[in-house]
Amino acid sequence: MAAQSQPQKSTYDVIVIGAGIQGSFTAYHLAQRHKDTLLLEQFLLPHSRGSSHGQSRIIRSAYAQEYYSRMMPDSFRLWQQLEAETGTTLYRQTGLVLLGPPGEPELEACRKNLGVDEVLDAAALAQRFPGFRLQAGQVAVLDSTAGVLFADRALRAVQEVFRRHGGTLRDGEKVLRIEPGATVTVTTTAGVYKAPRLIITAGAWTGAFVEQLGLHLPLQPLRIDVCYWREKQPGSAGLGSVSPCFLTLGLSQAPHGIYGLPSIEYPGLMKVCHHHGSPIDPEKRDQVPSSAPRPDITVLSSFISSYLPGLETQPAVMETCLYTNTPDEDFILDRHPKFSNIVIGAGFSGHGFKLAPVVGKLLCQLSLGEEPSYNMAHFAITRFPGVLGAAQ
Ligand SMILES: Cc1cc2nc3c(=O)[nH]c(=O)nc-3n(C[C@H](O)[C@H](O)[C@H](O)COP(=O)(O)OP(=O)(O)OC[C@H]3O[C@@H](n4cnc5c(N)ncnc54)[C@H](O)[C@@H]3O)c2cc1C
Ligand SMILES: O=C(O)[C@@H]1CCCCN1
Repeated sequence: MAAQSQPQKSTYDVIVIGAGIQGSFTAYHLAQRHKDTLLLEQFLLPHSRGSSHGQSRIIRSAYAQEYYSRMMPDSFRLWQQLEAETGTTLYRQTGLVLLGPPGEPELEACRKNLGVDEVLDAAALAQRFPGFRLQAGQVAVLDSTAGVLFADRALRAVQEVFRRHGGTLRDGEKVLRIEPGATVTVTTTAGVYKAPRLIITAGAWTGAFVEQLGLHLPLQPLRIDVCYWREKQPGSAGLGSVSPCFLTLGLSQAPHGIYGLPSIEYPGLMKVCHHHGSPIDPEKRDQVPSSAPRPDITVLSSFISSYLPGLETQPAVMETCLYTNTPDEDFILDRHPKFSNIVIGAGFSGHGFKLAPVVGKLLCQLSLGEEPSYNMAHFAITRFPGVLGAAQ
């Protein structure tokens, strides 16, 4: 007997656009608060076209800005809660060393916010973590809380709990149009939905997407080369799965920073990347010719030969990912200045994964009209002039 097709439900309490880690955690909090939530994703899940794919991300308490480091205990607690809810391991504590010149202001601010007194010199670092070679006079600060989040697994877990709490996730469905109003109408490639509240977490697509709402956000998508480097002698580089993550600050050869994670996902291969990339339109990212120059690889090769001599100096595996940067590299977490029932979460500037549980909570609070748990001044849309263009 042919199954009778159910008419598609079209009205929800809240609609969330974009099922990366930020939209998924936002939807998770809403569903846990018993809000009937629709989460829309343009691609079939899982996908590797945005910013949340791949196997690993750094989580650390070390932040120069106190307003991020203050959120980290909450974030660690919420990650643990997700682990318990799904019975999966999402985090491995490895520690992280911050490397840089002594007295470098960001390094000092991180050390202060961590409450750490100890600074390791080159000899002390090499003794503790034999794979690393600091240059003369440079120092390292250890964040022992830090580690690796298993990113793909985390995204799956948060979406699973969202669904378990009654949430609806529709993938392969791109949002084409938004009509603001007391009830917001959302038109996708497959249907029309309505809700009194909308949240936009569309990653690198956000800037172009919110233009239809008269909003000009200074968001710059960047294409990032994600590189893995092979140990010269398998197992001998001292950079295996028990070594720490690292992050450089204030190195003249890489002012944006270089970071690395131990060989966890691919045995014998360490992930070392430049915290920077080339401006890109997310719709055209695959049109970059493979012969295009790769300045980031040059920076990384030179760094590896000095600081990580146990690794080969050409990458063994290369993947790509997208950052969406704001001019100050702080997030945007705010209501639309004209349509207060539309909330935007964007501009995570290459450091948003670890904080996604807290970002999701804040976007949920903003959407429900509640007092956010943290001071939101650093994340306000109005810190940027001219966002409403001539209509302002
Ligand atoms: C190489 C790399 C390394 C990183 N390392 C770290 C790290 O170590 N630690 C850390 O904390 N953070 C890190 N980050 C940052 C972190 O991964 C991002 O901040 C985070 O993934 C951003 O998530 P998002 O949900 O905003 O974006 P996305 O994951 O891109 O999600 C947005 C989603 O919206 C969908 N979408 C867009 N438009 C539409 C539409 N019209 N209709 C429907 N769906 C739509 C997209 O398809 C996408 O799935 C890193 C990022 C990269 C790229
Ligand atoms: O958020 C982080 O911890 C890292 C720092 C280095 C760049 C990538 N993101």
